[in-house]
Parts: sequence; C-alpha cells; structure tokens
Amino acid sequence: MSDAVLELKGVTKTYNAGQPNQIDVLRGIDLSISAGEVVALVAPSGAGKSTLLHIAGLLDTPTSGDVLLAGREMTRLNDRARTSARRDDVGFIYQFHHLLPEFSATENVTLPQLAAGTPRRAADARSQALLERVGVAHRAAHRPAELSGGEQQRVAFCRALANQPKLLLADEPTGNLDPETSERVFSTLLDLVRETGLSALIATHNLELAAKMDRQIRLDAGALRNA
Ligand SMILES: Nc1ncnc2c1ncn2[C@@H]1O[C@H](COP(=O)(O)OP(=O)(O)OP(=O)(O)O)[C@@H](O)[C@H]1O
Repeated sequence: MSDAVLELKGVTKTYNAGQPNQIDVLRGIDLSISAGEVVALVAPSGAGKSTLLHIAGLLDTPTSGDVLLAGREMTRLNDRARTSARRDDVGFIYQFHHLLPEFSATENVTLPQLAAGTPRRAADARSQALLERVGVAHRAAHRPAELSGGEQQRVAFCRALANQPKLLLADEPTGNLDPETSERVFSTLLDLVRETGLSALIATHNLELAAKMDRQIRLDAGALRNA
C-alpha cells in the first residue's frame, strides 16, 4: 500500500466542454506526495496552477481521473462527505490572507477549530500556541487590518494548520510581500511544516524558494514534469 497523502491519477480538467472556447487546462496529471514531503509547484501564469490546487484540495472536481487523500478515494464522495474531508484533512493558504476582517487574529484561528467540533478552551489554547510559534502572539487581539502583511500571512498559516490537516496547499503564500519579508515569512512556514511532519504542495514563482523544498515540479501545457 502506498504511503501517499495525496495522489492524483490521470486528472483532467476541461472548461466549456464542447464549446468553441473549450479549454483543456489539465491533460492527465499523475502526482503522488508522500507523508512529510514538501513539493514546490512552479507554473507560468494561466498554466492551471489554481485549478490543480483546487482539485487537490477538494474545492473543485476533475473532469476525469481520481483524487485520493490518505489513500481514500475522494472523487466519488457526495458533497457533504467531501466538505468534511476538506475541513478535517486539508489546510489552505492563499496569496492574500482572506482572514475574517471582523475577528481578531486568535478568533480567526479558533473559528475553524470550533467548526470542526474542538471545545472552545482547547481551540483557544491551540490558537495561542500556534500564534506564539510564528511570532505574532503579541498581536493576538488585533484584527487583520491592524496587522502588517507579514503578520497577516503568519496568522493565515496558523489558521491553515489549526485543525491539524494531513495536507497543506498553498498558492503563492508570500507572493504579496516584499522580497525580504517574503523570505523570512516563507522560512517560518517551511519550519512549521517540517516540524509538523505535514505534506505540502506549495505553488511559487520564486525559484529560490522552490529550491528549499524537497522536490520541484513544473506544470506546463496541462502536464507535470520534474523541474
Ligand atoms: N471557471 C472557468 N471557466 C473557464 N475557464 C477557466 C475557469 N477557470 C479557469 N479557467 C481558465 O483555465 C486556465 C487556467 O486557470 P488557472 O486559474 O488554473 O491558472 P493559474 O495557473 O492559476 O494562473 P495564475 O498563475 O495567473 O493565477 C486559464 O486559461 C483560465 O482562463
């Protein structure tokens, strides 16, 4: 049996099928990410990176092919089962933080835990520990607008890891930060991922950051190759 946390088998995605503007974005993707492996996804703009991450993270379904999370077939699950697998097993980080503006940093990390059934006190304690780990505990009561860009992304990392997912998916997680902050914040993320033993697929245009990961893959013309 494979120890893969994420497996994509022959995944295709076609938009506007059968119409003149049909786009075959993914043309048969095979990808396996094993436990604890951190993989960089490098892709030119428009190559289908977001589509691939959304399919891997169960936010979208492939036109054909299979998605397995921790060995479990996801493609044929109903919406409800897929939603609960996503909530329990996958953490997302986007280029922009997407934190809830009305809530404090702590609340942004606690809320997904409450939604997953963690008792309040345990959730708050975990939020506090995560915020300390990434160096923003002193900003715990602040709302996102009161945080710097780097701090916002650090809180977003905590939120993504709040429910102890098996897989982390990140789309240019430090892409909106200046190069120096990006480098520092990215190091925090990589350290956190490695400490947690989490598997991760992290899209980046930055080849220096990509080189810090275990493996680099390139998405081009709808197919994956080793970078
Ligand atoms: N819902 C949709 N309907 C039709 N076409 C779409 C849809 N979503 C994406 N596309 C097209 O599929 C292609 C890949 O889109 P995707 O968002 O996955 O690219 P990307 O690699 O993430 O790009 P970028 O790096 O610029 O964000 C693009 O040509 C886009 O126009």
